[in-house]
Amino acid sequence: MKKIIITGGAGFIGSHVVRRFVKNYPDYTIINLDKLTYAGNLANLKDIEHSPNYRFVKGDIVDLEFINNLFEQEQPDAVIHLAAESHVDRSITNPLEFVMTNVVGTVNLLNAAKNIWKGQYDKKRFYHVSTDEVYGTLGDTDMFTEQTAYDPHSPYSASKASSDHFVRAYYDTYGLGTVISNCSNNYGSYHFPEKLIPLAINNIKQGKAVPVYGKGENVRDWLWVEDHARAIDVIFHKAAAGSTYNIGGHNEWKNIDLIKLLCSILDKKLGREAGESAKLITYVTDRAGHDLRYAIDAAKLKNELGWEPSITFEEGLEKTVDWYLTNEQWLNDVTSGHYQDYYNEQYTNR
Ligand SMILES: Cc1cn([C@H]2C[C@H](O)[C@@H](COP(=O)(O)OP(=O)(O)O[C@H]3O[C@H](CO)[C@@H](O)[C@H](O)[C@H]3O)O2)c(=O)[nH]c1=O
Repeated sequence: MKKIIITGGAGFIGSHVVRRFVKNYPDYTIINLDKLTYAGNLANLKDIEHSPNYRFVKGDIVDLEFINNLFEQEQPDAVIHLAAESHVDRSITNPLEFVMTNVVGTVNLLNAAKNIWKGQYDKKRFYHVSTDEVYGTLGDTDMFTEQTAYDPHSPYSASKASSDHFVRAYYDTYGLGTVISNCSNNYGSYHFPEKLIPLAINNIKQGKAVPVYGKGENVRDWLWVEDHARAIDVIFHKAAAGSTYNIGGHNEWKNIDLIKLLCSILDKKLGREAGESAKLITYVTDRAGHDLRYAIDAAKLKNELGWEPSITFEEGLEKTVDWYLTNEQWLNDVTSGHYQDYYNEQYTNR
């Protein structure tokens, strides 16, 4: 019997992790702790919201007193920490918000866990979900391994790198049972349409310009979000304390090629003439400090814990496009802010 606090469970990746744990582990109690920012919304979890092993708590990980009280009261056995500000472009305009949530919020959680788990750190688990962006950028052929030195470039990746360092410091200094995973770009259902894939699908569908930063030559390694959730499940249950795993799709795409592929898929699905959607591609000013290429070597995860991606990119992208086309109301509600207002009225901070 385990009680797990999952932070950021109303977000994109978080909601997939919450769903997986609620469904696969009926003996666990899953507490979803989320602030419900613009990117987190409980409609992502409608299908499991009445499950007997699931509870939602609205709250901000930056609020020290609230977090300490919550941990004292709930006495969780484990934390899976996904709450984060995650959009690189927003971090460029508002770095401090990223420092607060991603760094201060993480340290608050580590401290709260350290306080209630005294004397039993080896039996408890603090799982920190992080990003491959901490490693910086790659040339044409190399890949990120768990040994790659940290070299973050954006305020977002700098804040995630900092939080990773704090998590390791709590293992090295106090022996807290920490684990970290660094994952590549995710795609799939419930992805807020500020990120490349859902934004492109939404804009193509609506006949709006699809912005391509710079020349579109930047490369990202895409992973289906449900495969990421499965990797988190495996690592949570099997990894040794103090360990780190990289997670990736072995699936590199230049942004421009990916956008062209989405245009052609949507041409077919929307009954448009071949090439019509591609006319929406619009080159815009590049992102400042834009990392050229990310690619993950996930051999350690495969060899030690037996995880591999379960579906091809073609299958995953097809499923994803279909999901956005059939969940138009969700798209409208997240982009208009309707869900944010609705759910924030239902819940108040405890
Ligand atoms: C939103 C947008 C993005 N881009 C480019 C920038 C990037 O090279 C690529 C993907 O952009 P984004 O979807 O913002 O994702 P990226 O910056 O790679 O970061 C994502 O992937 C990271 C993992 O690598 C996560 O840690 C981040 O939280 C997540 O946001 O597409 C465009 O060309 N046009 C766009 O409109």
